[in-house]
Amino acid sequence: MNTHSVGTELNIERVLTERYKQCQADYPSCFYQHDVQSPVSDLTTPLDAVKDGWYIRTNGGDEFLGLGIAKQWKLPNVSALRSFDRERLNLIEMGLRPNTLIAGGWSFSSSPSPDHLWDAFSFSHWTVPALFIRKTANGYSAQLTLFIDRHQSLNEILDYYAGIFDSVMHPVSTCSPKVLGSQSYPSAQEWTKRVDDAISALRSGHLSKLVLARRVDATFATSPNLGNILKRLQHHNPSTTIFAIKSQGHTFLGATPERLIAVHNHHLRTMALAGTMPRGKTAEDDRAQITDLLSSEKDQREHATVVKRITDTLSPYANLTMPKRPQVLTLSNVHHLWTPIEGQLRENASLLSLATLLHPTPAVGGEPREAAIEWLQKYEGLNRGWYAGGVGFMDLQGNGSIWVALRSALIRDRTAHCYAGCGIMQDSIAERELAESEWKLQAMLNALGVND
Ligand SMILES: C=C(O[C@H]1C=CC=C(C(=O)O)[C@@H]1O)C(=O)O
Repeated sequence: MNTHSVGTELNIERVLTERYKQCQADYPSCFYQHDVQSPVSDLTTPLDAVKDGWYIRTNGGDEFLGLGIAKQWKLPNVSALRSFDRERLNLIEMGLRPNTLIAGGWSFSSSPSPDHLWDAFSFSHWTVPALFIRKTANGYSAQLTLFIDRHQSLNEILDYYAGIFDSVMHPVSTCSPKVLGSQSYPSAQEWTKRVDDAISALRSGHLSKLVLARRVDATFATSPNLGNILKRLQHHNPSTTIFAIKSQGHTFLGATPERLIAVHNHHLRTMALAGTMPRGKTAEDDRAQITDLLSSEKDQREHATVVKRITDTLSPYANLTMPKRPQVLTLSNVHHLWTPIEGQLRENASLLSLATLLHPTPAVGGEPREAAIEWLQKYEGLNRGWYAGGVGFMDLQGNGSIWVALRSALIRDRTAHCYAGCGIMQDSIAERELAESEWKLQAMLNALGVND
């Protein structure tokens, strides 16, 4: 052991040591879980102090924090993701409690253009954290998870857990660094040209919808503080789900309004979200924007494409119910057309299997799906990484929630790479789509303090 010891007052070092010896003797590899008291009350602050971890605050207000890695699965493609899902139940036999949450996500595309930005993120990864903390209306609960195999020495394990406790107890500075500048990739002019190319492709071919994305990079004097950003995201976007996935010191985070799918006790919930107007400056103006959105033929078509694909995909598995007409979801910067969809699963389909069937919906890809993805790969000129992919968590019985990773940014060192995309239809107007991408980017840029 080095200078610090693992949660001394909680007797964790003794418990880990005993369990390590027992596991080493009995099994080639196994998990051990131990309930502890939460060492923190503010779950947004500890991520800054660790290299790997995750934080999710659902739009219902529950918060989940995972620090460090007990075990991580790095998956290179969709078929590996599906096999991982099938192996889930074996983890219970290896000692994990059935309600253990595994958090992770996956990239928008399985064959992205090469680009160093997303090096720390595999196509997909899923993590059981070393220390897990849950905060709900009922209070806090926390749990240590240890994965023991014959390759790791007890000292290595104890040092790792000591480091996690140490970093949680000593949060880093919460100052917001100065913004040095921001830059659009591609330039705004080049992006509108690409939107025009997409419009031409939609008018001349068999594609009916394409979602085109862009990136804006904001650079700071020092690394931005994750705790601050998460708090600001929550404050300005209370009805969204806030997420952060930190991998090897790089963090992908955002405030997404879009649920890809949730499954609880065979009941599924999903939504179509597509079609956008800006928030009005006055209450009257805001109502006018909602009226315009509901009566916009282009937005209704853009939205209907998403509803159709989701219902076509899920109908074989569930009896679906939804409102007859889209409703409006109002966020801090935009209004969206929104159709909540739910149903009872007929088949015993898991969260992840359904999520991989749905992804990418035409809210982030296009229609028809394969042709749209092919077009984007050729002409979008952007490695989206995990932007517009899936992020979320599941338990070992296949319950959980996955969100579409929108209104998001990748933070690497002193730069935040922020992403936004827009559904393009035959009758889209490029300048109007550029403005829409700006409204969507505001969720992240405001939280980063770029507009202060
Ligand atoms: C692709 C994004 O938004 C999707 C979700 C809601 C509305 C959308 C739209 O109106 O274009 C997009 O389909 C994004 O925020 O980057």
